[in-house]
Amino acid sequence: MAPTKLTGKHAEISAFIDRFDVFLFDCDGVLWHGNTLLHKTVETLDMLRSKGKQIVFVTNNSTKSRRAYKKKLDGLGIPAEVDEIFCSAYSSAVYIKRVVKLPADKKVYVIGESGIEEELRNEGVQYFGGTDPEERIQMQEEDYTNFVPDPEVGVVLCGLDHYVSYRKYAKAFQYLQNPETLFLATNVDSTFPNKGKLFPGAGSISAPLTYMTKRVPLSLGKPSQAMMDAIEGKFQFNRKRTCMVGDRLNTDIKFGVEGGLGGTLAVLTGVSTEEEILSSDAIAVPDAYLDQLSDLLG
Ligand SMILES: O=C(O)[C@H](O)[C@H](O)COP(=O)(O)O
Ligand SMILES: [Mg+2]
Repeated sequence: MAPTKLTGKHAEISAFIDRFDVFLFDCDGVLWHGNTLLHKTVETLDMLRSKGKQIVFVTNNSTKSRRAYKKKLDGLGIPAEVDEIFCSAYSSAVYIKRVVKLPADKKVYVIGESGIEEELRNEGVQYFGGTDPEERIQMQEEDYTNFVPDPEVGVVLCGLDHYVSYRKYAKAFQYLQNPETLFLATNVDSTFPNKGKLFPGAGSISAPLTYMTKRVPLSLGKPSQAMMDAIEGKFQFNRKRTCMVGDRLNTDIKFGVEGGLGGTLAVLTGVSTEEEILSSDAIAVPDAYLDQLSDLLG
């Protein structure tokens, strides 16, 4: 069924809102671009909270931990508890600890930023790489000798990394020669929306490793239903009374549709365009869409 464009008429908007008790909110491209809040984001979330709606933040952006996202949300005037935040760094750390059950003598090689490191520490999982200054140097001659597969490396975990380098790829490539070493990604979004433009996403950071190793990472972010099950486990919500709000069809909307949620709502302030949403081969079709989140204020 073609998605409905909600045009801001009050009756239509409140009828849509009244269908749900819980709203799962994507962040990049919906609430903000980088550190810039989008139009009337705070007022819109306040309105939903004033109607007694539960709000959960569900982001694929692995550069921050849940604690760091709470700090960002607080700083932007959006009240939130750490428990109301699910980020791909957290779902990855939980997967490695509680599903993979990585032995204590094994470690994770991280291509990514502090969000991943903090959530791995919270789960008591050993890691290296990541933001270590040692990682932010050019390839050295001796590296060609020293970089070898390492049986202690149980996982190569890749997320959005603004400091990715040939040297990091060279190291990860050696580790992934060992078929016992798992190849995981926090998320595989090809692009990242910021300042009204698109930039390379986490998926574009892990893609070169797939090209060189022919191995495809298991992604722990949206649309992975492992994340949905974790959120449902926490909030015991009724999926039929829950709506996923996002800017990207192949992560956010697919996440909600495959999760059997009562509704999905797309906004046009991020990655997916109206044309993509309306196209007959859209990878996932939202129930409704808006030009921007604040149109929910009607
Ligand atoms: O490249 C990325 O990691 C994504 O573009 C970014 O993280 C998306 O975050 P979200 O829209 O899920 O908040
Ligand atoms: Mg987004």
